[in-house]
Amino acid sequence: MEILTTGEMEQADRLAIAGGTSGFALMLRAGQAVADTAADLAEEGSILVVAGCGNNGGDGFVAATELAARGYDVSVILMCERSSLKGDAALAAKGWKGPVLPCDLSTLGSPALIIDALFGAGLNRPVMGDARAMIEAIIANGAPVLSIDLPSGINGTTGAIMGAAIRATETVTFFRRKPAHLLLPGRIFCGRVRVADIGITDAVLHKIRPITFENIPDYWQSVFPVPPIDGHKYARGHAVVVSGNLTSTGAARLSARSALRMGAGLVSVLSPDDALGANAAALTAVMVRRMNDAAGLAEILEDRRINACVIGPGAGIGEETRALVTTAIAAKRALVLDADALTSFADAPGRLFETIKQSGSADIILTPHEGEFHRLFSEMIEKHPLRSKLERVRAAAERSEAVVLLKGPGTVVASPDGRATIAANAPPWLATAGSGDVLSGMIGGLLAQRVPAFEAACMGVWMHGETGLEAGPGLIAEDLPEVLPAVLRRLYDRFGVDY
Ligand SMILES: NC(=O)C1=CN([C@@H]2O[C@H](COP(=O)(O)OP(=O)(O)OC[C@H]3O[C@@H](n4cnc5c(N)ncnc54)[C@H](OP(=O)(O)O)[C@@H]3O)[C@@H](O)[C@H]2O)[C@@H](O)CC1
Ligand SMILES: [K+]
Repeated sequence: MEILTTGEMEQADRLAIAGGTSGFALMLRAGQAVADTAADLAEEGSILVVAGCGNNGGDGFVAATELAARGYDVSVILMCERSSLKGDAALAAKGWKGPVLPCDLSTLGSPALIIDALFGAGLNRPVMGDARAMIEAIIANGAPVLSIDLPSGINGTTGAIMGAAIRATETVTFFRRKPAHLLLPGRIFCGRVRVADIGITDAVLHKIRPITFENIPDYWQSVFPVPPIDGHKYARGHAVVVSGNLTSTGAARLSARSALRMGAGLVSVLSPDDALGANAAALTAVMVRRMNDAAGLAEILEDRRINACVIGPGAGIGEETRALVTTAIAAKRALVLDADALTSFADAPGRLFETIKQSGSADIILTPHEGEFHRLFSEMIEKHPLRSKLERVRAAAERSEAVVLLKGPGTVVASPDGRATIAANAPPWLATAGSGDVLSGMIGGLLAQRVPAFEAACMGVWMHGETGLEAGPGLIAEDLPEVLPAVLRRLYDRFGVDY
């Protein structure tokens, strides 16, 4: 599903209006959708609508009118003079026949539900003065809150808090989600998000051409790898994972096992001499091969059947790892660079980006967490310190000419061509030691099956989140590859794959 910035949403509104649906008709539908949700949230008791001076407030007036018509005890507080309302909001206020209370914090009372219609997409600066005091009073009131479009105080495009923000129980938005419904901290402030149809047709998207998407199976279903009935293991690719030395081999094994579970036909751990025994003793279906340095890796990669490579988990930081990375890039293998492979370039990230650029490879994925991201892209961050996570990752993909996946709650994946996805399915208990190693392996397993890099990264992130849900609280990283078959089975069922 597409995600629209507030600017793109405005364009959608304009296109719908140009197509013959009036702005007021859109507002009526929006207000109705809010009223429907309000009726679900407050079966009885009074409802207080707090309206701002723009169209978000207009939606609030429509909802108030509709709820009063359904027999609810509704009151409306307006943050400005009624006479200062304009356009559709003024029309909506005309439809409201009840009293309009002035902005007085002492009149909030004890409603069963507060409808937050203060600010939506039009919020363009930090909230101060009366509006801020009202937001704070709504928070202090403690009644459940239904926010219209966005919790007031949350920037729709970045998800940032603009001074102060309402924490909604539920948010009703229109046509498509906005980035703030998925990006933190916005996502937390939205509560449950409902997307209402207000009569804008999908045809407007052909003109808007959105480049941001929810990371959900519909987005990558068309490239989801299903082994053909007449296939063999080599057709499903051969992934290799570089192991660290004797004291840090577990990360590569976790990664390798995840790649195999994801469906790569073969997976090998490439191990230095000192760790061969440890790796061989701990692995069965995953193979082990000796590999001591970049020359050794180059030799192994002469085998064209090896088509995907994971470097980073437990690899060690320094020149040796840098040499392994440049060798793998030069060999033009689909590549996941994680953890130590990224930190090894912290002093000279330009060197990594230049190597990627020269290779012309489109199948390189960088999977940093926030710390590693800062190490690689500090120059860019310092230039634009206030960018949202979405904008930062998109800029990083453009700068590095690689797919960039920034881990954390609400993982963002961006492609150098501008496309980006935001995931919202990962549970908090997924943040545990070794979890990232599993993710890199899952993606490596998808690359081995020739899934294009951007989609492989998106798919890996979503499935990683699902394995976290499947394993549940208390999980450790070892559990994740073990529950991957259950996640895959559900996807097969969802996609209608015969098996
Ligand atoms: N377009 C459509 O057809 C449809 C739109 N719909 C609805 O309209 C909503 C967008 O409406 P909107 O553009 O009127 O802005 P809204 O969020 O009500 O803000 C009002 C004004 O507040 C001001 N302001 C900003 N920041 C401020 C601050 N910190 N402190 C104080 N003031 C501040 C700023 O005006 P300014 O002061 O900059 O002149 C801004 O214009 C959208 O979220 C959806 O609910 C639906 O009905 C479907 C059809
Ligand atoms: K709102």
